[in-house]
Amino acid sequence: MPEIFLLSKNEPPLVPYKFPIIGHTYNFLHDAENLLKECKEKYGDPFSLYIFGNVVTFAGADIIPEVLKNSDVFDFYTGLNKIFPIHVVFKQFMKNYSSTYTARMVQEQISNKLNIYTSRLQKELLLGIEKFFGNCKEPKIFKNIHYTMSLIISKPVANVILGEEDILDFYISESETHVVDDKYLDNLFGELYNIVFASVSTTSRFFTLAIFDYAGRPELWNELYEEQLKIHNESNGGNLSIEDVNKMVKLDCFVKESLRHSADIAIIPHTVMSDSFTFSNGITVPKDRDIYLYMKDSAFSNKFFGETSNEFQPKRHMTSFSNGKIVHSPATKVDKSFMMFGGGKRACPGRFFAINEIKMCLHKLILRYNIRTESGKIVPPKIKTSTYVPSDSGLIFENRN
Ligand code: HEM
Repeated sequence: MPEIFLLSKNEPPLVPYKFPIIGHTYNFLHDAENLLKECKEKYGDPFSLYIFGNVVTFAGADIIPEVLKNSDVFDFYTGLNKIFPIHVVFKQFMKNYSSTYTARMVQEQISNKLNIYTSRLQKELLLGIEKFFGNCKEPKIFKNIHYTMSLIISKPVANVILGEEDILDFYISESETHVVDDKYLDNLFGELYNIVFASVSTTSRFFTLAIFDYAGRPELWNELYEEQLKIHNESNGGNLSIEDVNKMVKLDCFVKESLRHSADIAIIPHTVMSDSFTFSNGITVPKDRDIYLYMKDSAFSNKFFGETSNEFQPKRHMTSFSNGKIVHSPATKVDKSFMMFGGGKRACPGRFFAINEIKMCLHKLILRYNIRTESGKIVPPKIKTSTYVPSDSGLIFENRN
């Protein structure tokens, strides 16, 4: 049996450490990937580490679903605010901020209305592609792809929020006040800023990681191009409808596989709000404990993805039947094996919009350009503590014809 510290009866084992105060902080900051892997192997799921002056618990593949399912007990916002105190910014504007209201608004007014937005999104994406990549008759190397993608991705979001038939109208119509004063405008600004904040950084990061995944894997190019060409030819002069986007099954599986491979090592602490919580394996966590989700453990679990879990195989998300029918598990579907968008009642309500935007933009890029890495090899992302960010290396764009 490995040496362990037990904090109190039935608590997750606290992994031993050498230096008081520092605990596991140094190892976590410099090599979270191996630290968490070794701890999980030795101490099981969940286990606790002493980092940043606190005992924090790491939930792996078996425990994450229980955390996400019990969103009344495990609060994402309390945890998030501890590591990234964005509430300090929003508090100035929104006195009565309600996360459930924002989530409902995103679901009802954005994700459920994709058919209204598709054409506008597409127009903005095409303008962005033209502006930032343009004519690549000769191969062009683009550095700083992540920044460029943030600019391309943010314009359609701004359009949806501030354009015609928009979110701004919705807020104004829902408001109970008849007086447009500073308080009202501050609140409106806070709500809109909050959505832009939730949507742009996440979508642009995972979208850029997907472009790197595409550029480094030539074996996927033909099949993805053929699917995009077919859908383009069948569409109304290249003007995609939501039905056209839904037909992009191979692209959807590619995006899902890329998201799986981009799963952060550990992220999103959820804080225990009740007096304590006992998981189905009998392990108990106390009130105020931060539970980090060890996402990589789940995304690469052999239990869900078999022996090939480490391989990049978009087709794993498709099932072919003997009658020729193919069914795929969409990138927006959250379940035990795919929790990139969280899960349970508080699963990301913007995922339909995000996947739609990523697919449309990739569709346009694949049709127009050959995209490859400078080295011709797979370029892995960079590790930032326990998350992944796109590499700084360049990508080569060249017109297809
Ligand atoms: C690839 C892009 C995105 C990823 C990976 C992502 C991921 C997540 C995750 C992991 C959560 C926490 C879920 C939980 O605690 O169970 C979340 C929550 C949320 N996301 Fe996203 N998200 C993305 C894009 C977006 C977009 C485009 C929007 C808005 C248009 C959005 C709006 C929100 C909101 C409002 C919440 C809070 C939900 C609640 O409190 O119930 N997200 N997202």
